[in-house]
Amino acid sequence: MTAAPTAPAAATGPDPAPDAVPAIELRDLTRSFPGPPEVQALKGVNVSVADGEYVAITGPSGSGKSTMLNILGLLDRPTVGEYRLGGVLTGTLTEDQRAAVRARQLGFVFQAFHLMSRRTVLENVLLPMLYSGTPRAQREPRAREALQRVGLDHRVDFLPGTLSGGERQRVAVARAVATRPRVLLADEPTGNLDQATSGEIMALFEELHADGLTLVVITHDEGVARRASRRIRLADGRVSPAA
Ligand SMILES: Nc1ncnc2c1ncn2[C@@H]1O[C@H](COP(=O)(O)OP(=O)(O)OP(=O)(O)O)[C@@H](O)[C@H]1O
Repeated sequence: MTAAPTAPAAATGPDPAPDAVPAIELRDLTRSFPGPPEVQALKGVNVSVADGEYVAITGPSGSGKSTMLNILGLLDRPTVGEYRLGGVLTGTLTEDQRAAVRARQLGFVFQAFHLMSRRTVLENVLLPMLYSGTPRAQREPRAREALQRVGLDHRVDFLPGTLSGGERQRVAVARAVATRPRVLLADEPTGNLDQATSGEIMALFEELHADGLTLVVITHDEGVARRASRRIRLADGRVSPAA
């Protein structure tokens, strides 16, 4: 892993914060599943994540974490309320527009890696760039750069099945960042990893954060949550005040 943290961009005005557009903004967001019985998985949630923030979402089983991540990932829509991504209201976008925004602005890392087993490491990292609008000539250099970034440039021609769990997750991180997303969404990224390997993934997230990427990580793991710069606690579909 080659850490190349850069300082956040210097402020250009005396007080840029009030005008800064948040990376993510949820306003009075509710998600109900009709049932019966109807379940309100999220109940009037308000959340703002600044550009470049590293946020952990925690909460007990059933508190609404996956529901929130599905909405943040444009994989689901709220029943009521607004979700703005980079200031853009997502509720009015068509499905095609949402798919385009997802491919260009969001990167995903999952607990179970979700790599394509018959494709090489390099091919796995190349694939999302087909959909993200990355110019053809830039795809392979960017994929190789991302793999170098996660310390796997010596594994580009391997199949995922020949890699360790930690290496697979590093491929998944490379795949997620190769498209240069605005926000990285991770769902229990260390759930299938031992403690030492989890630490490697967390160190990688910290490097990406230092480079200015916005990260939102769902986790059950206290150790992982502590590494984020802010924690959002969900309880029964609501954001609970910080302890
Ligand atoms: N498609 C669905 N239909 C009906 N109810 C649902 C659906 N998806 C989620 N729920 C309900 O919404 C609530 C929140 O679920 P969610 O999966 O978001 O919780 P979670 O915090 O991610 O839980 P876990 O940590 O166990 O993954 C739960 O009561 C769940 O049963």
